[in-house]
Amino acid sequence: MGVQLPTAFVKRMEQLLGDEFEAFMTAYDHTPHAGIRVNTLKIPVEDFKERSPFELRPIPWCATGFYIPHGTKPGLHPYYHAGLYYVQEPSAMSPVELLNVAQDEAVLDLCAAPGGKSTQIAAKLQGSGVLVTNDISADRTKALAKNVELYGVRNAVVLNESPDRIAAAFPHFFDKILIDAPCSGEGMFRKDEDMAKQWETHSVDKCVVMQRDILRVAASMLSAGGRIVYSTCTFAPEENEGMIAEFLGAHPDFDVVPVPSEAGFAPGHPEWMSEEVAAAHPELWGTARLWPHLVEGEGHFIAVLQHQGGNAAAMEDHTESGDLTQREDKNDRALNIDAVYPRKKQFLSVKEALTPSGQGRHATGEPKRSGKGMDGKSGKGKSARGLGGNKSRSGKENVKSAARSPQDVLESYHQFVKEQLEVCLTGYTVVYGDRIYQSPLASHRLDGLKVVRPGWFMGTDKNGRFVPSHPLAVALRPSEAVRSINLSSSDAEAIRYLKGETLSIPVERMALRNEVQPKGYTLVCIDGYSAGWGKWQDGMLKNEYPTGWRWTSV
Ligand SMILES: C[S@@+](CC[C@H](N)C(=O)[O-])C[C@H]1O[C@@H](n2cnc3c(N)ncnc32)[C@H](O)[C@@H]1O
Repeated sequence: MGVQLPTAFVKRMEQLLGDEFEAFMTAYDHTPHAGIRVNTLKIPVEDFKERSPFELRPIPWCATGFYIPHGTKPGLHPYYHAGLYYVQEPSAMSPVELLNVAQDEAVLDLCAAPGGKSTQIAAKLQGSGVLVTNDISADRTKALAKNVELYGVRNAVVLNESPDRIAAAFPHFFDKILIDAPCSGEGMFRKDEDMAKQWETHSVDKCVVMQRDILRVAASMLSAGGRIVYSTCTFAPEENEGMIAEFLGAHPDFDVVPVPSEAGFAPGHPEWMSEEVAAAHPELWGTARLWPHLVEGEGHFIAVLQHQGGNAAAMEDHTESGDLTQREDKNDRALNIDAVYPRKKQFLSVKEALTPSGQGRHATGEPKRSGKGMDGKSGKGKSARGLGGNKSRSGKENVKSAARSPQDVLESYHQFVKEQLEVCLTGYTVVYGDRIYQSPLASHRLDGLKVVRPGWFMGTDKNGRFVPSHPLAVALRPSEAVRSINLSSSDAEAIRYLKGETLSIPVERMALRNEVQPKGYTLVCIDGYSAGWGKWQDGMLKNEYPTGWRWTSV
């Protein structure tokens, strides 16, 4: 066995597993399984299968997930940089599959960094509805935001908040909530030896306190009839069946939806808590345990908690959400500007839909969900916490930009959209200092919260000129930009682009729409999938691939 397991952990597993213990221990003699999940925001699964650079074997519980051979380096392929797949541990793909996300829903991923499951939820939403993705760790939200951007997600709001503060802003708002809880990580010992070393510090008792709090708060954010999926990557019953038993005791309006066993998932073990718990909550047998000796994946626990719906307590705050429908109507008549913020932190949010070729903006651009309060009311001059204000990278005030009003900034953005894109933008345009976002939520929803990204980052106003962002490029389809150029993944050119080099590209290789001039911002694609911007002029493609994202291996 390669992994040094903590003695107390081994003892406990032996006690719990009895006859099965030996089989469980043999799993530690095997190498963990490697997996990728196809990003269907960018490519359909069937198309990816045809062009996959790796041998693929389906993961039984996730239609978009595949095992790849041991030793494969999926991070070292241009397709990784084009966001065509996410490298994910196979068992970790199961919770989102059980969340049953449907298009147009409002989904919260409460403990989301680095974002594996958020990108999976985003693929299920296919750009509709809203994904609020959060992590309490400021440092980890950087990776979360980057992954949301790399995978071309257009409808996500990234927060760095405590569950309590999100709950205050979003009472009974979400149709689906994922709690991929912080846990003692016992299920990952085989894959990540550090987890085994840190086991004492991430003690079960400490994790239970955090999990209890997160679950309690999550229930208050769920809409009537909604669903919570609670998952951990640990074996400790206190963090799994014990936590769900407590939750069900406090929330009789929730049922456990039994997890099907076909994929090799084993039932939960309420009797591991006590015979009393098992007798009080036999439904806990319907939770699932993924064992490394029974499935090709690491250890996980999943509980699917379905709200029964129509319950008066759950609906308590819904009357407030109902009011927002009326505010929406009022707001539609009031120019659709829902917040103008003080100059230092200029923040303007406009509800609109920009149609292809800039045929104007209309008041019809909100997501299809109605009466859920995604849209706006008049702002009160507050600003969202967390986003940088009108500052340059050095942190100094950007004086020239500060002199421009949000309306000016919007104008240069609209001009760019009109001239350079063929895309239908929905939701709210949010101007924050010199940065422009397209948000699925009206800004008042985010008042006072630490917002890492209020939506899809479109670009920056640089002294009256709109500079499109990298996240805008990677979320576009080639047909949505007036200029594009295709590089082949089998040619060194693609890697040279990803390394930041200037390329020589004859005009004949440019795909131009609407009789546009070849000079200007060009969407650079790899085998037809967007990877970033370049600026073409006189046969040269100036590289706009951002430094922090570049291909760094040789
Ligand atoms: C298991 S990891 C999440 C992995 C993630 N779901 C994914 O698929 O990439 C748990 C996360 O919970 C975060 N966390 C811990 N306590 C939290 C809390 N009270 N509220 C929100 N997030 C929390 C941690 O920072 C950590 O990133």
